[in-house]
Amino acid sequence: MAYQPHPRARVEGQSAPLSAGADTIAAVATPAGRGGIGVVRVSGARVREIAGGVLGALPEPRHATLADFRTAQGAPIDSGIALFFPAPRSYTGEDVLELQGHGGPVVMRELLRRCVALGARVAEPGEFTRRAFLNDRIDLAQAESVADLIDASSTEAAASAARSLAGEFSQRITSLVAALTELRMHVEACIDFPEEEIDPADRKALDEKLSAIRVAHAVLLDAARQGAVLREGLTVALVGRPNVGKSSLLNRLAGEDVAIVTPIAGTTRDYVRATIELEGVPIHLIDTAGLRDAAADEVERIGIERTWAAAASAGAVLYITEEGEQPRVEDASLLARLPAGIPKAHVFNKIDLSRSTASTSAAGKDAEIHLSAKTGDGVAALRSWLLETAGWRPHGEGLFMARERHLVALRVAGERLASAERNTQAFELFAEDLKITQDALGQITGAVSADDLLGEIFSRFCIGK
Ligand SMILES: Nc1nc2c(c(=O)[nH]1)N(C=O)[C@@H](CNc1ccc(C(=O)N[C@@H](CCC(=O)O)C(=O)O)cc1)CN2
Ligand SMILES: Nc1nc2c(ncn2[C@@H]2O[C@H](COP(=O)(O)OP(=O)(O)OP(=O)(O)O)[C@@H](O)[C@H]2O)c(=O)[nH]1
Ligand SMILES: [K+]
Repeated sequence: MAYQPHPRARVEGQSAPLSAGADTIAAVATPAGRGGIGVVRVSGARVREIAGGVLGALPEPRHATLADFRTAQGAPIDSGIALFFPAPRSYTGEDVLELQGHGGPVVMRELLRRCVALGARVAEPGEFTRRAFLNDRIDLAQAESVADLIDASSTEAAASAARSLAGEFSQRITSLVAALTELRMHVEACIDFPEEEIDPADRKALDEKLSAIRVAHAVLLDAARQGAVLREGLTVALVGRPNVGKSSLLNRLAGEDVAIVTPIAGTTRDYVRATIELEGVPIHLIDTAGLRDAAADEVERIGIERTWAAAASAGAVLYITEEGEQPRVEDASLLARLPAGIPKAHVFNKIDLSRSTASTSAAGKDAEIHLSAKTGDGVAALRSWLLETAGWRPHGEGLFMARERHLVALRVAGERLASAERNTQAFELFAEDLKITQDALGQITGAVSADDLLGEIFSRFCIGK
């Protein structure tokens, strides 16, 4: 999928964004460690000099060129492919050089050092993409989707990030902003006239434009909300004593009998966390069974605290018992520590043992589900409950990988559009509502953006991106 660069509309009265800076930046763009190929990427004004130094000559623009990469003394570091993208036709919009070498950590380190010695500095996380944004190659929503694409944990999540990256989300925002501009002009033209002098046809046109905008906004918010579900998923606290069949159930849910439970790296007590995927929606499971015992040492205590914090902020609880079994006191005390009002499914597992039939009953957000992890009977109901609780709905194409930031902006826009509808008789207020709606939407694409927001967004990228 190709990028469609979005020229950002500059908002009047806003200071021009920071220039990308004269610094030349360099970083290893490929993951750390050994790999078939490794890439050092360089961007900025000194790229031509650096190419001359490392390669002896500037490669033909945008042409994969086999070349020796050499030290200052002329000793070979590697023999690789060099790619030169002259500004502005590059990822960052600046001169870019790629040194695609053999993917060993020493080769990469030496190449990076060589570039630094020739005048580059090591790039900060996200700095290449930040420059692509500042140089108008992509807008802010596209820049964010680059990170979301890299971090995507399912095919569906990757597809919606790719759609945002291709500019579909931004285009929809941009056309909403354009429709708002048109409506604003219309409203501003009416401001100087008393209400009774407004042509009824004009009045009707205004109302129709506003309701078309509200419909388009609602459709977009819905697609964005669904995209956010793919990104965020649902965190589920599991409550249930050992041997009730948690592992069996998780394997069933994920649709495979093999061990699909993948621990999330980086937590002290990895065994209490796992993520499965339903319809592309990540379901993060926290097994509270590990929370019962008094912690032995400091490390374990930290692990347990973290697990509690995660469990306490879970979006749902699965309380698993065996069919016919009496509720356990230990379970009740765990359940009591989870926030009240959190959607809860009581799963009665192993119905095959008592020859019961699968059944489900729901009360509001809660449900009781009788099933067998062993036979799979009734498991579909649990899967549906989890997906519904996550906010997922069956859909076709057309989701966008939206972030919480985007949803907040879209909600503000929605509130202002509702207010505009109440103010259609008061043109000044009406116009003001439309302006605030536009500004909220502009924050999504970065047409309206603050430096600290940019810092926050780009600092979360991986190095070299
Ligand atoms: N080797 C390599 N692979 C890569 C990247 C890269 O930088 N280098 N990318 C980096 O993340 C992604 C591809 N993204 C890119 C986006 C735009 C341009 C670019 O040169 N754009 C110009 C020209 C467009 C054209 O000729 O159609 C432009 O927008 O003006 C390059 C890479 C993924 N794969
Ligand atoms: N008959 C029957 N046996 C089941 C069912 N679900 C799980 N089991 C059995 O119950 C035992 C425990 O299952 P696990 O999935 O390991 O239980 P667990 O809750 O993960 O256990 P811990 O990991 O120790 O917490 C195993 O022997 C399973 O085969 C079921 O639906 N029916
Ligand atoms: K087990």
